[in-house]
Amino acid sequence: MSRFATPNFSHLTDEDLKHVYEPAEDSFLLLDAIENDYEYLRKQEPSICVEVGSGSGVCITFLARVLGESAVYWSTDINPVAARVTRKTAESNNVQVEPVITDLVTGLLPRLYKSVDVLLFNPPYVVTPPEEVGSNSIEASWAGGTDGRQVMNRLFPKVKDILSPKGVFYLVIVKENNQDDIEKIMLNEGFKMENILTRRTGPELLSVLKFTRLAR
Ligand SMILES: C[S@@+](CC[C@H](N)C(=O)[O-])C[C@H]1O[C@@H](n2cnc3c(N)ncnc32)[C@H](O)[C@@H]1O
Repeated sequence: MSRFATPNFSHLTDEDLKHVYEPAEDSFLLLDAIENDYEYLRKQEPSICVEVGSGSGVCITFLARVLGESAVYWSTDINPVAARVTRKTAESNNVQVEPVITDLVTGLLPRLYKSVDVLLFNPPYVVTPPEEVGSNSIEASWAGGTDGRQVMNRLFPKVKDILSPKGVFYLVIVKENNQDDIEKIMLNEGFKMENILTRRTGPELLSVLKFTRLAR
């Protein structure tokens, strides 16, 4: 049985869900990974937490409920409707999240330079033709382009600039994204990687990867 309840998102209207990603198996896998890592996260005593690509806001709201008010919570999304809906989800669940409409973490830098203790990203990971990447509407929820990695690849070099020395980064991937390639890229960026949760849902083999700095 789950220790923490999934945030309520019944306030999302059909109109909202035409524009914003509806929480799905990948979102719930990330919630489960956060819950499994609860003791670790509490010990880190995080003070700044960020979700990139918050969509409905269900993941950052869950994190805020789990970790409580000793931290502040920010979210980003390229889709302006997601920012509005994330605020609504946070408010409906009595937590405070500050949504920013921006590409990845651009709008948070330099303000949050090397100060984010927990970073979440459930990215658009589906392998699609490259030209499908780059929208700021609902297609941005899934279109990952080549290897499904075009969007997440752009975040990887920024992780060292945004994460604090004790910071941790959780990333959802699908098998086609190639975990071994991602491990090599992030090793070059100074991070070690651990696969902390894998689950098959229909045709997708989903995993949550956890990154922390090599030298701490
Ligand atoms: C798979 S959905 C995940 C939504 C939510 N985090 C969840 O788990 O249900 C991916 C999200 O990333 C956002 N996104 C895509 N490209 C982005 C970018 N370049 N910068 C910020 N957000 C982006 C999409 O708009 C979408 O909300």
